[in-house]
Amino acid sequence: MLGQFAADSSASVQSVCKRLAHTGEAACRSTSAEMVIFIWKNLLQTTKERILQQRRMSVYSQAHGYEEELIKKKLQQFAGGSINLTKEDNGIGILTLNNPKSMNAFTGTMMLELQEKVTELENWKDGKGLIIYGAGNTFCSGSDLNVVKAMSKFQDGMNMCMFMQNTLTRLMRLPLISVALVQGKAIGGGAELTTACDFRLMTPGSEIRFVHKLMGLVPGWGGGARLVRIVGSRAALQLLSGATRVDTERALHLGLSEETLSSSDEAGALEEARAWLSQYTEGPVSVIRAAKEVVAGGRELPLEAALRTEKDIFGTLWGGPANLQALARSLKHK
Ligand SMILES: CC[C@@H](C(=O)O)C(=O)SCCNC(=O)CCNC(=O)[C@H](O)C(C)(C)COP(=O)(O)OP(=O)(O)OC[C@H]1O[C@@H](n2cnc3c(N)ncnc32)[C@H](O)[C@@H]1OP(=O)(O)O
Repeated sequence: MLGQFAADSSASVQSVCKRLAHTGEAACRSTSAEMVIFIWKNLLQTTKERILQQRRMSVYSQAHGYEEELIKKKLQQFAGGSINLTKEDNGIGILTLNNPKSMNAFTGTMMLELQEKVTELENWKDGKGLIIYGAGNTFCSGSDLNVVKAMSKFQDGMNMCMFMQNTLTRLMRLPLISVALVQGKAIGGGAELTTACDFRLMTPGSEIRFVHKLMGLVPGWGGGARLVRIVGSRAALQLLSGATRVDTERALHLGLSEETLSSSDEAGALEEARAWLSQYTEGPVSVIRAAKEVVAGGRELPLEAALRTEKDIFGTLWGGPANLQALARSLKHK
């Protein structure tokens, strides 16, 4: 996917130049310096549009037998709970999994609301960071088991799997630095959701557990593939085949968690998570978002495609407002 984007970028240069060559507009009568600026402005816009387009591309489409409208109608039948999003002036979004009576298990409508919130975050141009946490001092206990039982037909299960993989892949690719704040339990699909974030922070006594084996399953929301990339294949195989309870200490040891916070209560833990995240979101929004895009490319693409993507993202910043302001300041970083 993203590799195709990198290959296309050079095509975008030709398309920009072709467009310019044929235009009879002012650009052709202007000085060469203005012409260069006009070309680069076009190129930057084209690059940004391509990066945006690639980030939103789904893993599954009809070509894979995925029926989005069908699964959305089915999920609508299983109501309960909510997914709440607040977008703060400092560029930090707070996404709350809100179904505490069922340990924040995902009902059908919560899965639909998660997709809506990811789309809203994709369109949030001032966003720099995101914290996902669960209401009632616990993270998430995966799919609502009533939904699981009601969706036991093969095609329903596959459509739900592809729906959640599409949604969590887009979440993972957001140009925001994302943190899963794990309090209490992150179980099954809840454990998988933590792997779609760039970082995990845990509170004392909290636990991440891939229980799928105990249900005669393996992860279906993409958590298996992402876990391998986070902790490595050996540890991932142990956690899946052992349905292992991962406490804060083991999570730190595995690199699954960045830090064990000191607060156990919701407000305190959220404040600590904000403080932790703010050390990485300090600075111009364009630069923070670009840093995440470069890492996302490096994480997913073959080397040369990742290098081309990095070059394109670099090009959106070089000589831009943040770069020029920095150059106007002292560049000695003490
Ligand atoms: C691809 C993965 C995806 C899928 O296959 O679709 C899944 O995620 S499948 C679901 C995987 N999750 C689980 O199997 C977790 C099931 N729940 C538990 O193991 C425990 O509830 C807990 C999470 C370890 C917490 O235990 P405890 O602290 O003892 O609380 P309770 O068990 O009493 O739960 C309180 C309350 O919440 C309800 N609950 C909890 N989890 C779910 C759930 N996943 N779906 C629906 N309801 C859930 C539980 O039933 C209790 O409600 P009441 O019985 O009404 O009090």
